[in-house]
Parts: sequence; C-alpha cells; structure tokens
Amino acid sequence: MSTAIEVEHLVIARGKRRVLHDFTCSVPAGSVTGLLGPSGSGKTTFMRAVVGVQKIISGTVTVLGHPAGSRPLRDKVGYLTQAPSVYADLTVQENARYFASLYGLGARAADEAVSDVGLREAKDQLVGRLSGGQRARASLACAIVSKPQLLVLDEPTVGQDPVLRNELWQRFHALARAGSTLLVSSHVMDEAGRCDRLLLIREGHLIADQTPAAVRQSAGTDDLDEAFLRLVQAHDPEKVG
Ligand SMILES: Nc1ncnc2c1ncn2[C@@H]1O[C@H](COP(=O)(O)OP(=O)(O)OP(=O)(O)O)[C@@H](O)[C@H]1O
Repeated sequence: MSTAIEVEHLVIARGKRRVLHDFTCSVPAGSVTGLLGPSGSGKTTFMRAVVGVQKIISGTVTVLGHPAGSRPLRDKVGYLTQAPSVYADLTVQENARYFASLYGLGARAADEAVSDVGLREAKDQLVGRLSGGQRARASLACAIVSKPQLLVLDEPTVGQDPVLRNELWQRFHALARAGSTLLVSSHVMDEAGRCDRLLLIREGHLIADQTPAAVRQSAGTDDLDEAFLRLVQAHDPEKVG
C-alpha cells in the first residue's frame, strides 16, 4: 500500500511552548487512520501541519507526494475543522451545493453528501437554526462533497448520538474503499477500534503508530482504553500509576 502522509521529525511550537516533539509517522493510502489522544495532546496542531496551515520549527510533512500545503494539493485535500465552517444564513442544501460548485460539481453530488451525513430530512433548514451536532454534520457534508483524495477530519463525531456515530464511521470506511485516505481525530478511545490504523498521541509525543490489533497485542489487553494507559506508562513511567 502506498503512503498518503509521510511525516519526519516534525517539531512544532505554539506560542513559546513546544506542542509536538519529533513526530515521525506515516499514513497508508486508502486507510482510515485515527489520531487519538486526550484533549490538548496536539491532534489539531498535527492536522494543521498536514493541511499546511501550521508553522513548523523543523521536520517535513509530505502529503500525496508533495510538501504539505503546496499548490498541487489544493483540490486533493479536504479539511473539517472543529469549528463548523458553513454559512449560517444558508440552508444545509444550499451550503452543500455552494461547496460542490466550487469543485465544479452539481446538485447531485451535494445532495448525496447531505444524505451521507444523515441530514436529508433537515436539508431545507437554515444552518443557523440547527443543533450543534447537526451543524457539525452540515460542515462535514461540505468537506466530503468533492470526495478528496485525503480527508482530514478533526473530531467529526463529537456531539453525535451513537447511531449517527456508527453511520458516520461506516461512511468514512466507504469513502476509503472508494479511494480516499482519511485521517480522523478523536479523544474517545472507543472510536479507536473503528480505525484501520492508529496514531496515539499524548502530550505532543507519538506513543503508537500501529493497527488497533497491534496496539492491543503490544499492550497485552483487548481494552483500547487500558492499552492507551499502558502505552503511556511504558513511554513515561512517571505519568501513570
Ligand atoms: N493558538 C495557540 N496558541 C498557543 N498555544 C496553543 C494554540 N492552540 C493550541 N495551543 C496549545 O497547543 C497544545 C495542543 O493543542 P491542540 O489543539 O493541538 O490539541 P488537541 O489534541 O487537538 O486538543 P482538543 O482535543 O481539545 O482539540 C495545547 O497545549 C494547546 O493549549
């Protein structure tokens, strides 16, 4: 399998503080790779580096064979930020159709994306009147509408009910099967088992770059929450217990 994202010795500071320490990892093309770690561990910072909007101190980030953020990647990378980036005074459908038009796509692609995120019933509602979880899904519809080669999704399932979360994860795998690579962050370890690969991050350190099965095996437990704690402890014995 080829590599969609290749990161070597990435170091990033925000303000005066180093928040990513010597990150080296890779994301296989066509995978759903989870970026899992507690709040504040550096997930958003890492994603910002992948999409090329984060100043870095040293290291390299190569995306689909090009430097992160470079021109050839412009229409190949989709990014869902934590703050919904949709227009409050347009309906769900109008937002999706607008974003589709930016990629030269028509109403059909837009309507499909709206259905994919479970918003078909709410398609005629103004985004400004939706619940937080619905608004996040409207934003997700706009991020996936062009089916980019790489989708970087920052906590896309936060605030969603279990049924919808399940549907969204199925949708992510369907997108991967259709050829996209997905990098998906979450601070909820029970989502880790849904990924093909995991990047586990703690306080800016990468503590695992493995499949969920390999994480379970190397930590000696089937419970991924417990596995994360054991890996933290192995990485830095003073941090846990
Ligand atoms: N604009 C900023 N200026 C200074 N420090 C920042 C800034 N943004 C984030 N940080 C710090 O960088 C560290 C990593 O933050 P980041 O947002 O990448 O974490 P995260 O894992 O995505 O957290 P969350 O799950 O809460 O979104 C945190 O300590 C945070 O306080």
